[in-house]
Amino acid sequence: MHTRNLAALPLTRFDAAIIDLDGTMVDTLGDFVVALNRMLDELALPPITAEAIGQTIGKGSEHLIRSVLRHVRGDRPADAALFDAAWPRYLHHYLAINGQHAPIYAGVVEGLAALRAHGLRLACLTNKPIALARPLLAAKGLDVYFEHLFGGEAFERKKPDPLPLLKTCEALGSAPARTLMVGDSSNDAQAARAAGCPIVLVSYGYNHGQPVREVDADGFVDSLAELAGVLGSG
Ligand SMILES: O=C(O)COP(=O)(O)O
Ligand SMILES: [Mg+2]
Repeated sequence: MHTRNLAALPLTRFDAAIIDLDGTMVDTLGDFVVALNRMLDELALPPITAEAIGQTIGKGSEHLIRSVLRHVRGDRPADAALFDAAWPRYLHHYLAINGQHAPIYAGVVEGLAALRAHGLRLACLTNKPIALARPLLAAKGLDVYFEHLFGGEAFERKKPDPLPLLKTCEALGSAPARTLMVGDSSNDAQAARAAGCPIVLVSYGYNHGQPVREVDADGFVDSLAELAGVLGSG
């Protein structure tokens, strides 16, 4: 466990936890690479690398598609017609392969089980569209841990806005200060700080191409299984 002040945050004071999906529980980069490149191929546009995609994941599919179209078109933003052509093709191709190139990170099942065993209520909050997030969680057998699952269009604004976290706390019946956010990026951390939720980041996800340890967070873990140690010590 690499912590800043996590010792001051024994999880026994938490009633609930909100867990991010992409880059935190499931390594979805492989799915994004296949779906986006099939979309680009259909639009007769050049392919994009995994590295470029990895820097763009986390702010929802609309942002992702716009960034990818701009990137492969030599920095020319997509007009409405191109975006409207891309969006349904992206969803179609993603749904066809959802989860096939996306392993669960080591320690996720242990970590979720430990949080549940300590009586925390869990919600999954992702910027991914619900149409993709729901079948992905189910395919990975992770849906059983969560009382709530909210996708990118569930609320008026997405993370890094605090609104989705505040609404998820409401759904969980848990005050923000007693609700731990676990994510992989500055997107999650900014939302958590603004909502008043303590925030722990995983060291292995997608942080927009920036070193995750430079993000303002309460602690960092290399595996969700490490959360169990903190729970036990509380
Ligand atoms: O941008 C996405 O589609 C996924 O984002 P997440 O990290 O909030 O799950
Ligand atoms: Mg994420």
